[in-house]
Amino acid sequence: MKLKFTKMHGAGNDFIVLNAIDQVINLTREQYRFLADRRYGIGADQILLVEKPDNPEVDFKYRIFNSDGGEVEQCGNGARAFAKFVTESGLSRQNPIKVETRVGIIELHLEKDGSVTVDMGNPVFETSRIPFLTKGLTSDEIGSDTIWNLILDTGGIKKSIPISVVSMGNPHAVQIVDDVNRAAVAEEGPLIENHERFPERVNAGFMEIQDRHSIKLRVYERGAAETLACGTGACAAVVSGIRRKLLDSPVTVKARGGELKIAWEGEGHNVIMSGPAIIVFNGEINL
Ligand SMILES: N[C@@H](CCC[C@H](N)C(=O)O)C(=O)O
Repeated sequence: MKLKFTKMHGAGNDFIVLNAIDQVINLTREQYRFLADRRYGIGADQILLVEKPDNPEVDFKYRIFNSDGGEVEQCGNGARAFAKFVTESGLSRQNPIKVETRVGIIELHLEKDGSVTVDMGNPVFETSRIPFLTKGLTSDEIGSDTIWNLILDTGGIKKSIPISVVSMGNPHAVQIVDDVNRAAVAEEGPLIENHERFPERVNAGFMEIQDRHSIKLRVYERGAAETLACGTGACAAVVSGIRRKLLDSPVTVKARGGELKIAWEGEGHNVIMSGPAIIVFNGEINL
């Protein structure tokens, strides 16, 4: 079976985009893993599937698979890539574009400078909706945020990590570090991702605050390990920084692969994300 694909990235977070409107796509978890494999396949952090919508009020449906083959709810950089893909491939002439995801409808605006702005919806803080199990865990209130003392077992040594938890449709645990380049992302990332208190696993963010309008961020992603940028991770980090009264909207998020702009006016408001979406090449692969 031959599959047409487009390779894209958003601030270095890379994607394989599959048009499931003009070709029949019904892949197994192993096939998604194969496509994402950087040695034996094409290579990507996530695979995005563009489909016809179930809901007649929107233009498309898009689905997201991590490089481990698991389907997930939301992807911020992927949403921008999706908007660029449907426009450049001639599937859409709309602007804004409304798209159905597993966690609801999001709206995407193509900007004149080639960037894409996405209304990412309302952040969710209720721990049961992350989901995050808090029984017996201590916490502190800072501003309007709750900081949980998550206990990590680092090779027999117990370490308490202060984290905020936020859902942007997908789960995030955000911690503040002094120097993001020296943060223990590779060591702590997988321990946080697979911590028993996160029954659906979690994306682990490491944020260095530079000033009230700028942060540096690295994210160890659920199902994809550390990526060069994470859109929903950027939204979660900024929301947590604003709630802790350390940041003011808008905030420039400097990831290793590029910059994103995040705006959030506080509780009850939607998070607005802007950033790049780049087509790298088109191809065909034998499955
Ligand atoms: N890279 C993404 C997030 C992709 C999904 C995430 N790994 C998860 O499992 O929730 C982004 O840009 O938001």
